[in-house]
Amino acid sequence: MTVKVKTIKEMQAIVKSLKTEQKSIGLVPTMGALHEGHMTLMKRAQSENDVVIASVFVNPLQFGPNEDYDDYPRQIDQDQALLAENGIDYVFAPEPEEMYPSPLQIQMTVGAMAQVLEGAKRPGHFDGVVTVVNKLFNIIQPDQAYFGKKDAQQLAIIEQMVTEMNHSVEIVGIDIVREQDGLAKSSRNVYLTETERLEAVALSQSLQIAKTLFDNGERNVEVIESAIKKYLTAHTAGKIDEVAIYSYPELKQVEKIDTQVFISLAVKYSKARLIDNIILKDDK
Ligand SMILES: Nc1ncnc2c1ncn2[C@@H]1O[C@H](COP(=O)(O)OP(=O)(O)OP(=O)(O)O)[C@@H](O)[C@H]1O
Ligand SMILES: CC(C)(CO)[C@@H](O)C(=O)[O-]
Ligand code: BAL
Repeated sequence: MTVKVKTIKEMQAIVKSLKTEQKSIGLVPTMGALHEGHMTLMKRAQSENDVVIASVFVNPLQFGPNEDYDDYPRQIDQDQALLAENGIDYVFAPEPEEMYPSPLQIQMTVGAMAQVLEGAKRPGHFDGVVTVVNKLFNIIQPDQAYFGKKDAQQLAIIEQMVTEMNHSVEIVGIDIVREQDGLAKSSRNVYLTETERLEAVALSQSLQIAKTLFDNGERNVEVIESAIKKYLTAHTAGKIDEVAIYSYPELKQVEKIDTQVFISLAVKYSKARLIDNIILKDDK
């Protein structure tokens, strides 16, 4: 059984008794509409902690005014059933009024790391993410918290927040979980039409082309970016919103690949904006 917890007070009381029993706590923050990607994070959390708490909260602070906050898939009963099937102990699922009873007087802001890539495309997004994750860490006080590399910029920013704000949690990054054809699993994939779903495989395929170029010695950013754009243009009608190569986890622009980097993609379909990425490291 997965116990659903709706209030902060109740969650804090549970955490207090778990701490008294010296149980280690793994936290998996999500926005719900759970899929196998999320469940991979949950399983890893189970293998490393006595108790796992999943949070399901569609955080209004991280959505821009023209984004899909209202439409974002919400299916808490289905999510709770899936969590129960997988033996997850608790789901913390507060309403927005519980997390934000009145407009916040105090909010966190992210510096240069949020001025690029997803942060540049979605102004204020990462301020909203770190604010809610900070609240979740304070409420749940996890020993370990699990985040997917699908949101690689988010993972880097949260690691930085933990360092700068002196949280004692250990952040664990989990590799991207993909559909059989390579499409990164995402709650937003439900927005794709049938044709778009077939074409969306082009994102991961274009990253594989980039990886092959890199493995064959190519280090020029422009050459790799333009190979990706060419592939995407030829294989999907989705509109390219971002193809960029940045150092990872520093998130600085590079001209030549001589450090660990990640290639970040965003492609817009009629209703879905899909992201994907690959981390490339020179082992030589
Ligand atoms: N395919 C995946 N592989 C690995 N981690 C994932 C995957 N999909 C989501 N996650 C991780 O799960 C956590 C919760 O993500 P979230 O609830 O936003 O799901 P999502 O599928 O990424 O949704 P969306 O596509 O709407 O952003 C995040 O840390 C995210 O990186
Ligand atoms: C980390 C998170 C749950 C914060 O709302 C969200 O950004 C997400 O699902 O990746
Ligand atoms: N997984 C990232 C959350 C968002 O797109 O708002």
